[in-house]
Amino acid sequence: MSEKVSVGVIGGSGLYNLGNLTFVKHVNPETPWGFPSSPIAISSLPSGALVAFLARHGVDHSISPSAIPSRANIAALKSLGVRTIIAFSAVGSLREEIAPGDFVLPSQLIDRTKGVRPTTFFDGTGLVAHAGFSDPYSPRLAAWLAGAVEEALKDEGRGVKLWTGKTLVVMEGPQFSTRAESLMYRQWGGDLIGMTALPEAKLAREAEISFALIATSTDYDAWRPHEAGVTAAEVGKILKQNAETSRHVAAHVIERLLAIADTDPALLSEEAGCMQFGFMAPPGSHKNAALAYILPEYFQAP
Ligand SMILES: CSC[C@H]1O[C@H](OP(=O)(O)O)[C@H](O)[C@@H]1O
Ligand SMILES: Nc1ncnc2[nH]cnc12
Repeated sequence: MSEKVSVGVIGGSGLYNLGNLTFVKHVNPETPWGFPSSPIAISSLPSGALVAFLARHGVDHSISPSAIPSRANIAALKSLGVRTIIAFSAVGSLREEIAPGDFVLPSQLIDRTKGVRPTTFFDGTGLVAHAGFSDPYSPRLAAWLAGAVEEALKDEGRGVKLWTGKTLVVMEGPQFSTRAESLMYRQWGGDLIGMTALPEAKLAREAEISFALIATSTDYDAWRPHEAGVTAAEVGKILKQNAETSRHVAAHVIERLLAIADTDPALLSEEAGCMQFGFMAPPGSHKNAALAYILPEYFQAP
């Protein structure tokens, strides 16, 4: 592809395409961590700018949360030139006020995955790196998105509500939580629960890609007394409506983001340089093909 694509979208359950944009082509880069979950669809916005879309579970939803090739997904997007990713995820609500159908920009994560997902690009490279992750979502991008998503939801006119600054618990799955676990997550301060937000956000940070998550609520999980627990059937009912709103939000927000980036390019590359002091040995002396693929800013192939 001649023109670089600077913004990527990752779609979750229910969101398998950005069919509201003009499809240009598919690309399927093989990365040092294998192929991404699905070929990446490049589409153009009304302004002509290009966007890369990747379906996290595959376009036929064949990949379970524990088996998502997140390293390949992030690396493939970076190889296209992507500097900012806006990801979507279907989540359960742990709070009465966050109703199914609401949209949420989480600001914090609690990791309840079980260690079966590779969480770093540095494993097996002989180099140790520690990325800062106290704010898992790029703060400047997230603050800007709050206004932009609110505006997109108003423009859509369905009355979808937006929440910000919430805490998302990431569990292993694929089974949903027990009632006791759901109640415990509330006590921990969790507001939402999902299965895919990690390690995706950690890997984006290691790759110096700005990253924000738009969570779309589908159910109340299992904490409400006297209510039936969550089932896939219940979640499925609301996925289609959430996906339609997500497509509208993605198009609206990315068009605005790219327009602003013309005069304020830093908004797109907020994480550029964030790994600079994260390496426990000087990166310049370390030659590694995989690291040269994901972080050509610091590494060369042997
Ligand atoms: C179908 S409900 C459970 C499933 O949906 C969410 O996926 P994603 O985050 O990719 O939208 C959740 O994390 C589970 O993978
Ligand atoms: N209740 C729930 N628990 C975990 N992941 C989810 N994704 C959507 N609803 C969920």
